[in-house]
Amino acid sequence: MVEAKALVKRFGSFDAVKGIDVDVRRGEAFGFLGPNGAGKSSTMRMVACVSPRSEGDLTVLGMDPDRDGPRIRARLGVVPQQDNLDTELTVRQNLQIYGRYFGLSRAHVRRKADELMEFAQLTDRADDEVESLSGGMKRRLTIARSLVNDPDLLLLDEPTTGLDPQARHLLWDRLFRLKSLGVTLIVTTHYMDEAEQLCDRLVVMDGGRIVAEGSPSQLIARYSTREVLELRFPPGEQDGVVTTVSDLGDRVEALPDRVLVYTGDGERALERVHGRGVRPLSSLVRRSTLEDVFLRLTGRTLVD
Ligand SMILES: Nc1ncnc2c1ncn2[C@@H]1O[C@H](COP(=O)(O)OP(=O)(O)OP(=O)(O)O)[C@@H](O)[C@H]1O
Repeated sequence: MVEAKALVKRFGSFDAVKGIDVDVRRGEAFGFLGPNGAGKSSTMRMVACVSPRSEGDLTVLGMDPDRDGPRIRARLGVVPQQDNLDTELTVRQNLQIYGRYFGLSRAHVRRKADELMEFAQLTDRADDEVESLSGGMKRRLTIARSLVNDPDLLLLDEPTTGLDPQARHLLWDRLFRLKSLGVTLIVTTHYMDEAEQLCDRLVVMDGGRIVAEGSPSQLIARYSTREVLELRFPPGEQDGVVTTVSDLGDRVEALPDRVLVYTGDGERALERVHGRGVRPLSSLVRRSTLEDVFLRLTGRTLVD
């Protein structure tokens, strides 16, 4: 669906995307995971045919964005980072007007709007102005709107940024549904849980480069351990114990507010810590996540 080779996006003398290779297959949910400024949006905008590439090869739906931009865009759905709905119009009007942009007939657009409101669970808000919707509802409407032309490929730039957990889960549920209907999804996110929930495969980006690629479970198996022991200490005491904890044989990362011990068995690691007379304020054993993968690869956390 999308193939990029040595793809570069340059702004003046700054390379925001520094030669990436990507291959997105039909029917999969593919993710770009990385912190702010990693180059995810710049990549998405090239795929969406709204920003020309600076160097490299790019094929979207088998076509060249430089030559076939309008034909590609007609088969894409795009959910931008910021909702750009018409807030003074109703939910239904937003869908119908957008449908008319694609040259769809009035009758078709009317039917489609009903179907999409059902999909986005907004039927009971059909005649309300967008202004009055919650953030999660607006996001669902933006997604519904992007589906008005029955796209083959849906591009979602940070789909759940700024939403509360319940709204995020409802949105993920809708995206799963789309995937099960065979729509190919490309998602950018800086939330590791979003990437883990949604993506069959993903690339981890940092500073305009791809630093790893695989399924969430492959990445975790390759770059992390089964479990992580998180230790928190009273203010000022952490530095004094890091060397002792590091001596116990597991890989240790000291973050400003906690110490992470990468291990196959968190409870046993905690016993070893206690055995050295180290008494943390609190301890937590959890499974590894993509956040741990990112930390391993870059030495930094995804979200500050
Ligand atoms: N139009 C532009 N002109 C100059 N620099 C830009 C432009 N757009 C993006 N950049 C820079 O390119 C880099 C990558 O930005 P990009 O928006 O692609 O990152 P991102 O991973 O999507 O992050 P975010 O989540 O903040 O959008 C950043 O350093 C950004 O400041």
